Amino acid sequence: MRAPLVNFRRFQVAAPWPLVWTVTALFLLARLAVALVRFVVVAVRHWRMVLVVAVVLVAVDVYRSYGWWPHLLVAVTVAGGAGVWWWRGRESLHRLVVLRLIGLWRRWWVYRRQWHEVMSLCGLVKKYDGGEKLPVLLSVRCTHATDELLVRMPRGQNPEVYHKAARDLAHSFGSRHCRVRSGRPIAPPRSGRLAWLLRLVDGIRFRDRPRRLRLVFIRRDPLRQIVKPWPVPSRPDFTALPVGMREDLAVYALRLLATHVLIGGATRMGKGSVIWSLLRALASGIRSGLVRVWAIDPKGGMELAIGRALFSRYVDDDWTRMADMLDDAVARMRARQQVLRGKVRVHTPTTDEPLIVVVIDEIAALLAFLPDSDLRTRITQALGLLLTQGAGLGVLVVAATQDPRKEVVSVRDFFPTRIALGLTERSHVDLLLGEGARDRGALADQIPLSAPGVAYVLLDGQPEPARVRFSFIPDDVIREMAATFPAPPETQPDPDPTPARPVPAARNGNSNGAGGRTYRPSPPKQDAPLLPPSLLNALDLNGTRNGGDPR
Ligand SMILES: Nc1ncnc2c1ncn2[C@@H]1O[C@H](COP(=O)(O)OP(=O)(O)OP(=O)(O)O)[C@@H](O)[C@H]1O
Repeated sequence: MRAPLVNFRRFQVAAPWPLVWTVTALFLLARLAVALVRFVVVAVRHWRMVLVVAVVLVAVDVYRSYGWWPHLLVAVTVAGGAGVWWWRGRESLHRLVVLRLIGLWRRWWVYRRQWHEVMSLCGLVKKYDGGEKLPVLLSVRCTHATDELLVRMPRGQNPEVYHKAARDLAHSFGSRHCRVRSGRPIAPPRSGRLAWLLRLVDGIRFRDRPRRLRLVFIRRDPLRQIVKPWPVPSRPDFTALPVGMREDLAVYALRLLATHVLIGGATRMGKGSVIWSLLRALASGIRSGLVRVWAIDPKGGMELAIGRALFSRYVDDDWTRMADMLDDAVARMRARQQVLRGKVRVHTPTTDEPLIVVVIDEIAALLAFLPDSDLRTRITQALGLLLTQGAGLGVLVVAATQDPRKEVVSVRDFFPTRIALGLTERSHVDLLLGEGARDRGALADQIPLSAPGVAYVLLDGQPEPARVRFSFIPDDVIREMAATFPAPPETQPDPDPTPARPVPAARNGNSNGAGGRTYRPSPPKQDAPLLPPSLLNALDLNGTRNGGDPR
């Protein structure tokens, strides 16, 4: 047979048969190898389906050989085993079997079946080269309350598109809420002998994949029910204080390490429950003296007086004493600054140098509505100093307000941690949680009056706000807490034991009109910390309200 002619550029070359066969064989081998790899990838990805198919084939074979009775035996054994498992460890049965089966079912019936249609109608499909590029549904994981969908975005999209479509997606898949989580997955902490190996695996499993995001559909809203108080931890972990519950039924743990907390919420929306939940989580530290709570209740003790024994210092009736307390906190902070300077950057609480938490129930009463302008200025300055320098020195401020506008809470921007309970105004959400927080799903203005204690918060590593509900601590539990975890008497001497001498306020910039000290930024004392310019603008040095930007 003549050798075949092969086109090479403009020439026709005669190719010998052995060469043609070799090239063809290599080509077929390469195709076979690719097909095999693809088969293995699909089998690994859908290993559950492979398992089901294998079981069905074996079952059919067994039926042909032995009839029904082996199946009956297996069914009775499985049912018995499941019964014993349910009896001994219901939680693990749910987690490992029931929720996985529900996940498989919902993936196929609810999500896969309608995926193309919903993605198209919600505007998440991209057109390219005459075809369509859909988001890819990679997995569905169910918890008792949520369905968590892992999705790979098509090229040309970012999570912002999904934030905008979140409500459409929720209603399309028959849910009320859809949360978009686009943060990097966080690997669990590992310990033990094999920790190094697990960390290596986690490094691959939890690597950053910016094209992936999670859509969390709330199937059953667990936050409609009141959250019971968590047990008091035997030693408070300041990085994770249990204070409430998240939508996915996980414990919501607040990080109170080197941060100040601002709680915003309309009246009767549960600001008190945030404060009491936090105090409950700190209670054992309060009893041991590791934590000192200094409380200010400008509402005449209506909120905090009931737990008086928990507080090392407490004022609810005298504005001047409130200002004095804040000045003392500043003095304590500056004393610490002298000791710690050049040694550590973050203070570690001990019983000798405890964590001081200044709790203020209604901060707007001190900053905006206090009639005495001198006292107001003095309080604003003390708070400004605490907020700008106290976090690393273990002097923290936890304050609640009904109105987060800057003209009311001039020091708002110095609170790194914010909590948005039910708010009256749409615009207040972004003021509290940061620009764009409402667009990313923090609908705090839509929290109904019937849901006090429900709030939006920012979790570590997640750009999208999460919805949580704080534990409700009834009055009798607060009384019991106060009786069981009373604060020991203060051992630290008063930082400024000199008796207060009244100095006329108008003529002396460093007095407050009531004998207390005022940290006036100008003229600066030697070593005195200066206020940042943004706070200087917010101060009401002339006794008139700051009429600047209300944001
Ligand atoms: N976490 C919660 N779970 C359920 N109900 C709560 C919760 N927190 C508060 N409540 C209910 O809401 C009512 C008002 O709560 P709370 O006094 O804490 O609100 P507030 O925002 O501090 O009000 P105010 O602005 O008057 O100080 C409480 O009496 C309680 O019945």
